[in-house]
Amino acid sequence: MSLLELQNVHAAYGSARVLHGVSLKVEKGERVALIGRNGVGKTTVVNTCIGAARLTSGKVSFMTRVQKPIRAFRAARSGISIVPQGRRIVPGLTVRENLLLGSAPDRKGPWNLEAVFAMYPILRERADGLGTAMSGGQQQMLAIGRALMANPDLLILDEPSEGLAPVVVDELGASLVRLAEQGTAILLIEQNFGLIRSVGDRYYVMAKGSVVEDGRLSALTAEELKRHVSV
Ligand SMILES: Nc1ncnc2c1ncn2[C@@H]1O[C@H](COP(=O)(O)OP(=O)(O)OP(=O)(O)O)[C@@H](O)[C@H]1O
Repeated sequence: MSLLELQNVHAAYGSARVLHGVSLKVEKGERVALIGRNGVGKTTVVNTCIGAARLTSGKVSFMTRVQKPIRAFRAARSGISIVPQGRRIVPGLTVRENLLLGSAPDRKGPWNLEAVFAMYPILRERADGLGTAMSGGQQQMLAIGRALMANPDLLILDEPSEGLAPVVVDELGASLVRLAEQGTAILLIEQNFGLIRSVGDRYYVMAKGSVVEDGRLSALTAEELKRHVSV
């Protein structure tokens, strides 16, 4: 069953048309990378799903149900959690409070505060401190933990490696693979080819608002992958 499917999606911000016919899907338990150079429309794919960009034609379906784009909190209730670009840790709230913001009480599953603390022990240590006082890598763990609190079937991450040291990116990759092994599907928007390779299984390449290529990452050489993601 497809968790998320876009069929010939066209989308715009105001009168600026950005997506020109995007089709892609993520099935249960899959690890899919959405790649492409800066400004090709990767974030707009996510924004269209949650109504932050305007769907002008085509279809977006969650769990095979055709949807009007739904707001982020409704997406979480439907089983799709988003880790946004730039992490968006809420200022003035503690680590624990940021995590609790992500919970979706109607959704059952393994994730709760204790489970997130077990996966990322630093969040337990810093639970009563401000989320924004932590390092970039720790804030990324917080953003992922917050998304997991809704027990998603699909986790969408938008450039999670941005601003992180290479060793932290490696740890991030390992934690995403563990999540996928536990059954959470992943849609990873990324430019860091090491992270794409370690996490992704299938890929879609975007250029100028369209999907121009897709396949299995194992079939791409490192050179081909680099060409798709170079800025
Ligand atoms: N809120 C907005 N209003 C108008 N145009 C926008 C808006 N957000 C993005 N755009 C434009 O839409 C196009 C696609 O942007 P988008 O952020 O989806 O690309 P991206 O592939 O995610 O790139 P990046 O890796 O730089 O985030 C760009 O030309 C961008 O300038």
